[in-house]
Amino acid sequence: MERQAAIKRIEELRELLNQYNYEYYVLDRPSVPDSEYDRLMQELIALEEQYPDLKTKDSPSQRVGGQALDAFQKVEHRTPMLSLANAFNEGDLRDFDRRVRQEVGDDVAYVCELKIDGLAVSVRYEDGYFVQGATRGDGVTGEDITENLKTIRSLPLRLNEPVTLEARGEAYMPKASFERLNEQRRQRGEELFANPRNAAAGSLRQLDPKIAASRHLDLFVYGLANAEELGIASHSAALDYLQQLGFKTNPERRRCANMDEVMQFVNEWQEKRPQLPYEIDGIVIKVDSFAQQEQLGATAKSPRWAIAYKFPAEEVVTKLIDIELN
Ligand SMILES: NC(=O)c1cnc(OC2CCCC2)nc1N
Repeated sequence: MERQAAIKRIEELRELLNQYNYEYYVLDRPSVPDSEYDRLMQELIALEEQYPDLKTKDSPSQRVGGQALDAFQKVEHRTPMLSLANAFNEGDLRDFDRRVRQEVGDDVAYVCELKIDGLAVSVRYEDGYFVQGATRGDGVTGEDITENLKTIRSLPLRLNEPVTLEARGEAYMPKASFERLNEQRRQRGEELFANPRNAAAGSLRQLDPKIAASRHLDLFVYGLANAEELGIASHSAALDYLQQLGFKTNPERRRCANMDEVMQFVNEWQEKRPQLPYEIDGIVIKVDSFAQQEQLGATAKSPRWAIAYKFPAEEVVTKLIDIELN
């Protein structure tokens, strides 16, 4: 194909492949069969081979990077990645609620989210293009895992708007991918991963992006590090905005007017947890208003405007009971 036609066709293929990728991995609602996606991808790869200068960093063909790295570079987070304080029962949550109301008054709303049991990561975009991804590390310095995060199909390589932002999220391994991976390792006589969280951590720490790509990781985005700069007033508005940009956000979130509604959500998901296709280890409760978050501030490690309600580790107890009884 001659150059002008190739430029046009490559652009068409990119649009199509990014759209199909979004439908499949973010909406979980593919509109074309895998065979059609693969055929178009092969055509794009062939055209980019023919005209290498036409390859761009956001091309869908660039998700699984080149050679393995020797080591991960360090990354300084522009805003620290805080960690959550824990609540273990309703009393702890009521204490949290009381402290919040003492500071900001009674007109407070919370956002409840499922606490995905994976790895916290930060992803930076410039003018809408994915430029860098990093682990939380110690909250100030993390490791550059950009190449591995690019292999996560639900991570957009280019946003629906040319914005510059830093999003935070949880990279995780779906239960099905975890079972499949451990089955493979069992057959190879390799050591098994204890749980999906460890498997996700081990996969993101792979220096070879091809191995990371083979682990079928996924990512839920749950926050914006520079929301105020973007003129967004609340956490729920930030999540809606992230979704509009093309990120995968968790659909099970709920805005709660008080702690009774929060407890309802907590109890509901303690029951429904086994039905989820990914592991959660609790519920995250956040003050919705950014102005009130600002007022509450943070300790050196954790925000005062959020808390994690941890589910009791029932599966371990169940297993112990099984062993005892059977
Ligand atoms: N594992 C999760 O699903 C999760 C973790 N953290 C947060 O928010 C923290 C981040 C910094 C302050 C609030 N939200 C989440 N959904």
